[in-house]
Amino acid sequence: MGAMEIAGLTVRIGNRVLCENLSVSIPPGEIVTLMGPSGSGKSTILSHICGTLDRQFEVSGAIRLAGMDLAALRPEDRKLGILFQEALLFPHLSVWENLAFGLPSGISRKERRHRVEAALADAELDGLADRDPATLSGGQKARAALMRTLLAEPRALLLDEPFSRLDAALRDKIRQFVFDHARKARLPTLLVTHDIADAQSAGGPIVEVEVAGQASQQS
Ligand SMILES: Nc1ncnc2c1ncn2[C@@H]1O[C@H](COP(=O)(O)OP(=O)(O)OP(=O)(O)O)[C@@H](O)[C@H]1O
Repeated sequence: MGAMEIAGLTVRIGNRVLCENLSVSIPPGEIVTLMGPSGSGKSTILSHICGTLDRQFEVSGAIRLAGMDLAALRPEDRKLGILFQEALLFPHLSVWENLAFGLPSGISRKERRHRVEAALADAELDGLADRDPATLSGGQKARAALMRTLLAEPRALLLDEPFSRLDAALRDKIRQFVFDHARKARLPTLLVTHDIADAQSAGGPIVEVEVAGQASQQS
């Protein structure tokens, strides 16, 4: 797995600067946290990395993954894993089918079954394979969403406040689970959060993004 680099990223909308000259390097297996108040542009930065940012934003600078400029790849070819506040599981598919959905095409049925079953066991979801995702608890949904994302073999992981809807008791457990898997898979990981406890628990550098502008790598 290669590093993700954000190099001199500036994002503007109209006459507002959302992010100015942001440079961050995320080695494989490291979690960098982007922190900042609401409206400072954190989700906008993630959208730009994914290639889903509206064209009315003006962007300069580069995002590289394993040395390759992501701008050269169509959004659907970037192979990025993303987790949102809501665990976005397909409601019409079972838990098993949700996980299998992430798998790369071209693998045998036997291998599919093996990978999904191993992921279900890893996330302590075995026994829930046939369930409708709506019947899962918040923690089970979060673990299922992570497993589906990892089964797709992403080259980097983007986390957009994925713990903010979880209650305090569950939150610490789930974030350790997500961070441990990100490190184990050697994924460069970018976490967006308001919560200093999330950032501290990620254990990597914290980048502060301020409203209307400046960003700097702190540690
Ligand atoms: N289409 C748009 N036109 C104009 N301004 C926009 C547009 N989309 C977003 N913005 C502005 O860009 C700013 C950054 O939004 P963004 O959602 O990236 O912030 P954020 O730091 O992720 O906030 P939050 O923590 O609340 O999710 C906001 O002030 C928002 O109002």
